[in-house]
Amino acid sequence: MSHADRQERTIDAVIFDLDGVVTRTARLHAAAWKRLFDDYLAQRAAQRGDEPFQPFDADEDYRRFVDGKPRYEGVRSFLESRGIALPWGDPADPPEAKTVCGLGNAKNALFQQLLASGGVEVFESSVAFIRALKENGIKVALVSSSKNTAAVLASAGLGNLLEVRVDGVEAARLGLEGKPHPDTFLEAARRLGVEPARAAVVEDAIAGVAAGRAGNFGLVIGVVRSGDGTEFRAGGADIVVSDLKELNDGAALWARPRMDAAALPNALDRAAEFRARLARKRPAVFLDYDGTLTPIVDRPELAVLSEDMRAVVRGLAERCPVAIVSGRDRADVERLVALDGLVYAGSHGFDIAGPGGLRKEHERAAAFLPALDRAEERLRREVAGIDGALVERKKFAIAVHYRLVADDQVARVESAVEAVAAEITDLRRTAAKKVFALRPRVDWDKGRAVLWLLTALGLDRENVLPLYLGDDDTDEDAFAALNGRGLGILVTEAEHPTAADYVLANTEEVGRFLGELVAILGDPTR
Ligand SMILES: O=P(O)(O)OC[C@H]1O[C@H](O[C@H]2O[C@H](CO)[C@@H](O)[C@H](O)[C@H]2O)[C@H](O)[C@@H](O)[C@@H]1O
Repeated sequence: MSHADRQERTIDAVIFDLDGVVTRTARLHAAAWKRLFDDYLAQRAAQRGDEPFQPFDADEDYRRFVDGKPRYEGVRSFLESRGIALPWGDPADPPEAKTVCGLGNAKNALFQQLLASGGVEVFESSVAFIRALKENGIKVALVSSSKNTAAVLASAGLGNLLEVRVDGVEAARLGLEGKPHPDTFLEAARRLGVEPARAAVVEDAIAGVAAGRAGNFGLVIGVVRSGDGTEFRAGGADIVVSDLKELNDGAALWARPRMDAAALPNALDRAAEFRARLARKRPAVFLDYDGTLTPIVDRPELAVLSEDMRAVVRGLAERCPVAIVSGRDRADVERLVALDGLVYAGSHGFDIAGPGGLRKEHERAAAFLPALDRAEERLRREVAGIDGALVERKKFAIAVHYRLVADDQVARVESAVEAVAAEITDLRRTAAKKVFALRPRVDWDKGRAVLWLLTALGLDRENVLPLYLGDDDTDEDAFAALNGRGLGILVTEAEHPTAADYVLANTEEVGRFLGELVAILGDPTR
């Protein structure tokens, strides 16, 4: 079955893995392991007197020796790394027993205490996605090998979110094989009353992706929070995302299944198609700036428009309406493009100005200025000590860039942004290329701005073909808004779920494509 066949089929249900997909439980596990091993190692050092106490490293030791392994195997593996061999013992051993099972049981008791006291962090975008699916009549279920699933969900306040569950307790009761075997997912599909071919699996582990593939599920979505996802695609994932927000809300995803960019035609190969469409209609062209008109570079101020690109955009603007729709501050993008006669929409469409006195600041935007000022001040303080982190204030948004931040420090940037977003709830957090952003919590985006512009400019007419070119997640809102009304062109060379209709590989191809449009439109004076 081809990927395209699978995309066209309706998905009736989505089955989610828990840890790493819905909850960030790994941190809690790491903390429990650290308490267990630090107590044990400190006692051992004090008793023996011949070896220094060397604590458990909650990042490195966790990742290398215990992450993803069954509990007792994790104990054995870490102790072995320190040259310590304990008797295996018995699963019924009390937590005080100095056996592998005893330490494993102590870890589980600590994990449950942490759950009860601290609670579980939740991936809010995943919860929003699940809610949107449910609102759109898509069935949902949870599959996890954890025997603590019920406690984790209760602690996260998600007890009622996923009513159909096949967890570690159920798997043991029914004698089901764990991932990479598909048994637990198949059982969840059976309980939902859905054919696996009409269900999607969402997983952050290779073994889970393999299980989805082995069970012949209709769609396998890999969640790879850092890394490029190559291994996941090779392992059978149809789509790889770094966060479920990339699929927007479920409504958009399932109402109009997104295609993988790799399956879309290149707009330059379809010049004849554009020529035919534009024989009957005039275009209105909407252009994103970074990554579309200029290549992505290390720092925002280095993204300078080339003279060639400026010339082709000028040529186009002489022939049809052209708008620049950017996440940047409007004044900044106007200065960078430096062409008269264009419409400029900045701050993701919250701030619009154009020829003939066209002006719109979203009617609610100004009310968010105090919150944005406070957030900016907090963010500057929070990331001041992180090398390479850059805070960019736009009138109605704030970007925190981490392109120049060392990989092992990016989580600090993200935590800082999350903390500020948690405190200043008038703002919502979004993410794009190596940047986190805080924007007013208002239902407004580039897509809404484009639709507003079509009306305001009198272009909402049958004989106008809106074209939108963009490279980033924020441009997906515009592609979706123009669905059935215009055409979206995604600038990418990567595999990427998208609502666009065509792709262009890079900014050089964008320049050539805009040149084609200029040629199709012909002499502006005639
Ligand atoms: O909507 P756009 O016009 O594409 O603006 C999106 C963001 O672009 C800029 O950041 C991105 O480009 C930088 C320069 O190439 C790059 O260093 C950064 O990593 C990218 O995220 C801009 O600085 C942001 O304000 C825009 O929101």
